Amino acid sequence: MPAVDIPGSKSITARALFLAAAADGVTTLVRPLRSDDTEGFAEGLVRLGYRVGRTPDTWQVDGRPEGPAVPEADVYCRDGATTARFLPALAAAGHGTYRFDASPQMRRRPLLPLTRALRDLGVDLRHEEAEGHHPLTVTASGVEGGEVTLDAGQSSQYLTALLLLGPLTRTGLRIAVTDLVSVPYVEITLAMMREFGAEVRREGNVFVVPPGGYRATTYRIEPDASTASYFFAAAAVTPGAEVTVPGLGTGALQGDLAFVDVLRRMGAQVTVGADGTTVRGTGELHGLTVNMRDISDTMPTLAAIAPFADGPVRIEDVANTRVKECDRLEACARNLRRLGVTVETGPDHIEIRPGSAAPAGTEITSYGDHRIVMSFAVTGLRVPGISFDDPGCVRKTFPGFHEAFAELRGRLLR
Ligand SMILES: O=C(O)C1=C[C@@H](OP(=O)(O)O)[C@@H](O)[C@H](O)C1
Ligand SMILES: C=C(OP(=O)(O)O)C(=O)O
Repeated sequence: MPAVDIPGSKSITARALFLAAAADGVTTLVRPLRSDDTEGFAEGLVRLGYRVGRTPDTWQVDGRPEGPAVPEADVYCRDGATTARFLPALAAAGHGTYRFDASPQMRRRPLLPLTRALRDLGVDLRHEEAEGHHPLTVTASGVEGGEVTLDAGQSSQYLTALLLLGPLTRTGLRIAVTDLVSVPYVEITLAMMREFGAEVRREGNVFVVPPGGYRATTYRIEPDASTASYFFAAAAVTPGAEVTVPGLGTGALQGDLAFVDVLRRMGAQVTVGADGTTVRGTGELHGLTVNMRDISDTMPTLAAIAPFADGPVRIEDVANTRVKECDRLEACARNLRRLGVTVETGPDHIEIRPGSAAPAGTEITSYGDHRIVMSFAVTGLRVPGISFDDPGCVRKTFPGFHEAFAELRGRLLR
């Protein structure tokens, strides 16, 4: 039963860094994710004057409830949307002039609902080029608090940024949400805010966050459930193969672990225990229709194994995957067609119709998107001759992916 050691969760590491920076003491993060996104987040904190001590297995952050330690900073958020969306909210609670920029890929991604909400709360925030995109400058003088309306139909990260800011405001926040995707990510935010001593409650569509700041703690980061999806999928497409991911079990915070329920519906054998999750390939892989609004980071994983199903695989309600690292619906469709698979897409869905001919190996176009590469690496377990134009883009969340996947492949196909 191969156990796979999956690196820490990107989403939990990013939130833990924010919470640690805002807390009233020294926080230790145990097993944080070390990848381009999270190292970019930590470097952003350092730019803002926070002390972040890093050893391979633990990161220590000196919290500053009063906000950034420097009056001016230039922060480069790289490709990370958590960095690009959460750090301007942290900076807003301080006092100074903070400029944020990001990679060309991240500059293209939207954040207008968040920057509008911050402005509605009185934050002086200016976009340098396009409205609602990086680069932007926050001239911060603390946030009073109050009520704000937010459309989080394109990204839940807008809501997470405001929720994290809530306890740092003078009077607290009431956030009325008109639309919301990726709900389980908001649940991670709420759970972690409570772990760091904040109060927060939900009254229907309104999130209520009283003032009061955060308390430093020691926080252990669980393995990344979205990363685990490639390893679970590898087991599901390999008859008789079994993959166990320790540390991701019934108590896991991350909604993306529900990807194993999709694999179970398709015919894989799945056991979710207290200490970990095991997927076993049975040789069956049924077609299905599935709504992935809550777990859309795993849409490419499913799309990439869909050619091996015994019927059509239709993935619905994933419009916001078009504004991720790339337009993921189109990226999946184009690559699948190049493999010789019939695919249809609409504004918010993709349908993959496996044919009688086996998919043919090809070079996968990565579109600079780590998830496209990691997903089609799973296809490569069954289709010889798959390669990537930009294999290195996995550095965003899992720099060691290719080595780890090659090792698993060796064990599964032995
Ligand atoms: O809050 C987070 O950590 C994340 C939320 C999700 O984004 P959206 O809310 O934009 O779907 C997810 O896709 C992303 O990888 C991480
Ligand atoms: C969408 C993703 O990342 P980001 O945090 O940049 O939105 C992702 O990791 O799939």
